[in-house]
Amino acid sequence: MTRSLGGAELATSIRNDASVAAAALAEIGVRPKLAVVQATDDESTAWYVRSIASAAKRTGILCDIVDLGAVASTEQIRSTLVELGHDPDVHGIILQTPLPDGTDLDALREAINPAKDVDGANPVSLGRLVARLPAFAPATAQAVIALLDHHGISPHGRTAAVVGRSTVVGSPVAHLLVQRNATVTVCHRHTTDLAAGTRDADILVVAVGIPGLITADHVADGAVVIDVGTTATADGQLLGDVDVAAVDGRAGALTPVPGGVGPVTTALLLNHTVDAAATQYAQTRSDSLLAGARSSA
Ligand SMILES: Nc1nc(=O)c2c([nH]1)NC[C@@H]1CN(c3ccc(C(=O)N[C@@H](CCC(=O)O)C(=O)O)cc3)C=[N+]21
Repeated sequence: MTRSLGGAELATSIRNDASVAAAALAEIGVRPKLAVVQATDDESTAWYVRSIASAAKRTGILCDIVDLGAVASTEQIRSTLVELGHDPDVHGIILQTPLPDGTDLDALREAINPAKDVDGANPVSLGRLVARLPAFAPATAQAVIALLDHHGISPHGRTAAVVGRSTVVGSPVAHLLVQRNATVTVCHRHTTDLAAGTRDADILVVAVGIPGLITADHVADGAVVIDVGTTATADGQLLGDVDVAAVDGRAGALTPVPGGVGPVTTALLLNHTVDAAATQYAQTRSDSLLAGARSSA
């Protein structure tokens, strides 16, 4: 029997915490606001953006969707990010990937104000994460760890395999698993024998975006499989990277798609936005108190 590791319950509890904190901020006149910048007509991104917007609304967080269109230039996106970084009413910024062909994603990541970098995309955030300093982790990577915790699965002393090495999921999740004392193998598009890298792992995390990539041959008997893939099909279905029928009965546990990592990701992003709003409010207050003290001295 393969146990289903659902994310709905955890997502609800994270959202409840965020909405209590958002209400407390509203009492002192702060309305947490998340800006979502997108420059794509990719359907799975549209799916994600819709779920962010509706979850934000339910949580008492404002959400501005800044859609620059699928032909936006690096410079257009960069100046939008810089502007949002300076806007005192915006507390969190997420830049959706993918971006138009030819845009310089690395340059754009650096244009996100680290204080507002609620999806941990800026190299400053990623560097702090690797250095084990406080930082916003990419919400999806953190959601993987939060789901394991929620279901009582400890990475400590286990072997883990991560398929995918993106800066938004694969790489940070591998680091977080090492920080939780797992022994981690990272596989990616240049791995010649994928199954050899994954089939002995106690915990298998897949974040690639190729539906059905992971079959029974890739999975150890009883392994915990976390499916991060979310590919939207033309007929409106959302597909993970795991061939569910093939691994059923072999995996010990598997996250469903939809209803697994996705809702937890969205909830954590909102949670980060509320945290960012509180931190920025405290910073503004202390700046103005200091300025007042100086001018009267
Ligand atoms: N910078 C960046 N960070 C991302 O994290 C990122 C991104 N770009 N680009 C697009 C992908 C896609 N993605 C999803 C997250 C949650 C759901 C999700 O919540 N799905 C629900 C279903 C949603 C619904 O039913 O409306 C579920 O799995 O149950 C889907 C997709 C994050 N991405």
